Amino acid sequence: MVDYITRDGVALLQVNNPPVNALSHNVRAEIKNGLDEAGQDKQIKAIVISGKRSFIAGADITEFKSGSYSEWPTIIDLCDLIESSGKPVVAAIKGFALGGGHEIAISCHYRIAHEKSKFGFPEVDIGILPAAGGTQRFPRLVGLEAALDLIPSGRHIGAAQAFKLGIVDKVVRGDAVEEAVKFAKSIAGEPLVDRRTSQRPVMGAENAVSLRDAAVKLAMKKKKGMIAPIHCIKAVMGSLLPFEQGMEIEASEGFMLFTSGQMGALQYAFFAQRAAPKWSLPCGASFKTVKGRPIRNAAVIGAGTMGTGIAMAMLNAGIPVTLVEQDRKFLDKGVSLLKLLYAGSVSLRKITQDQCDAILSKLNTAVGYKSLTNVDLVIEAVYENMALKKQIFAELDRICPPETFLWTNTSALDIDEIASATRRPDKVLGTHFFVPAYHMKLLENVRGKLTSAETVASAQMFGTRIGKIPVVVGNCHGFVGNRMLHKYAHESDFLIEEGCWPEDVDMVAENFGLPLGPFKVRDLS
Ligand SMILES: CC(C)(COP(=O)(O)OP(=O)(O)OC[C@H]1O[C@@H](n2cnc3c(N)ncnc32)[C@H](O)[C@@H]1OP(=O)(O)O)[C@@H](O)C(=O)NCCC(=O)NCCSC(=O)CC(=O)CCCCCCCCCCCCC(=O)O
Ligand SMILES: NC(=O)C1=CN([C@@H]2O[C@H](COP(=O)(O)OP(=O)(O)OC[C@H]3O[C@@H](n4cnc5c(N)ncnc54)[C@H](O)[C@@H]3O)[C@@H](O)[C@H]2O)C=CC1
Repeated sequence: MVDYITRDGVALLQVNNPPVNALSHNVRAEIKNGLDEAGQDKQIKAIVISGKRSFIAGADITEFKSGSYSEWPTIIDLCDLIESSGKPVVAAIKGFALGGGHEIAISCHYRIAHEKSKFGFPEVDIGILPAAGGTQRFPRLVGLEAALDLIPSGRHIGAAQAFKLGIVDKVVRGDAVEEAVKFAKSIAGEPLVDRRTSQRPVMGAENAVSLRDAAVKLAMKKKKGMIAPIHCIKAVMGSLLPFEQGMEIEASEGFMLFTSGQMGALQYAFFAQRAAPKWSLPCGASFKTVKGRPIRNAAVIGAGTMGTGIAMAMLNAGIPVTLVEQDRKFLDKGVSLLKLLYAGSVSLRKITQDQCDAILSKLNTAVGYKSLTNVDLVIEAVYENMALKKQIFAELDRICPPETFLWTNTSALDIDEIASATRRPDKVLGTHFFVPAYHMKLLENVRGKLTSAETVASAQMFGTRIGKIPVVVGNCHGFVGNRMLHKYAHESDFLIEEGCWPEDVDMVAENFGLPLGPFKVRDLS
């Protein structure tokens, strides 16, 4: 799990624990053994820690449930051992340095990073804090302001920004490991005192109160209902005390999170989100055995609320889209809405005007279906009316090439009945997006009786490509999402009947952490 390689006086400890080099117990034990061996070997003058393929994505999240995260050596022990090593330790970072991986990196005396590497403390999003000294060393490395930005937000940053903040000492284009080995040889024997992060003062301490208040305000706005950001902030503020006292604060703030229900729920969600896109069919086909067909271009029928949102989701992923309407007036309305949404993204600086122009250059429009003779995929998003949908599917079946997928965004109608209007029921499937379709992550891929495994695989691959979490569901009234939403909507309605105002119900749901309350969602739909 950790390869020990010697190179001309340098010991290279290379973590090899696929898929993401998580710091499972065995990995921690082997890193410790490697550090001991390198420390005792007189021929070794410096140590490099790296990861095969990528650096280290943090603690092994499964161990928070099993409890082995706290078995010796913990990540805290490793960080202390690395920092106190008498021989210089250099982190060679490519790919991700996240969470506990980032904590290991900032405990090293130097960091060499590939230009495409990423850094972050995503702990907050799984209900915990960087509990291996991250809340204490990081402010000492980058200052209080940057630490109060990056730890409670969990935001990832790239190598260039990491260099600007002082996280990394050198950014390289070539092989980070080779560069780090070369660098390690060049600094062997130099004093390490000022390279030990825990010994440094925290910059920005004079503005501590205003920085803390701003961080709390932002966390309450951006991470509503979550307790971890506030504990992260309290722990970071502990860095203003001597290191050992700060570590005690980190441990007590961490303890409250490690014993919270939110930690369990968020970590369940982490694994559930990754399990959801995996699928298998009763015939035995699964994501392991069937490859999907890539979508090179697509059409969307209906430029209303959902059609424009679906078109936008595809355009954002670089897929050329033809937006089709029944008449010019509705088409113009849909295209204006799309342009307005993109102009909003430009004014919010989410994209540049050039990017906006490039995206919109991939949008074509049409009235009627005659031009759809060369598309890989059509997604229908017209009114929720079975007769209309069947008529459109029959016509598309006549016009589109036989291999074109014909998918429908119906909220609740029977996929098999829609498919029966075509001669290709194997290529018909429900792609149920949620409003606003360009933003919401969930995509239900509804499998009909005759939908083929290739169609399911293609829809799942398509969902991932456009940035969704695609989930295969069965064909029944309302599928899964809407059956759940119906209960939620009923309870919200009962509250109105009992005398609440819609805005009160929305406020409670939003304070709980939902981005929009149930009545605001209905206004959007
Ligand atoms: C890394 C990623 C960005 C990669 O993304 P991508 O390529 O898209 O792959 P994914 O599909 O996301 O993942 C692939 C595969 O890997 C699995 N996986 C990913 N990350 C982890 C992980 N960290 N652990 C385990 N498994 C992981 C994922 O489930 C997939 O599996 P598959 O579905 O089976 O294929 C992306 O994966 C990502 O963002 N990962 C998460 C990164 C993260 O959150 N890192 C932080 C982890 S938490 C951490 O590091 C904690 C710490 O800093 C401190 C620990 C402190 C320990 C303290 C010692 C204890 C002392 C005692 C305290 C006493 C308290 C008490 O009383 O209890
Ligand atoms: N609005 C929502 O929140 C959600 C809606 N859906 C489903 O998505 C579908 C579309 O819903 P909305 O976008 O809300 O409807 P909408 O009323 O906003 O838009 C429908 C569009 O289809 C166009 N249209 C009608 N007949 C057409 C035809 N023959 N050819 C081309 N265009 C035609 C209309 O002119 C209109 O612009 C429905 O099946 C709905 O159930 C699914 C998820 C969420």
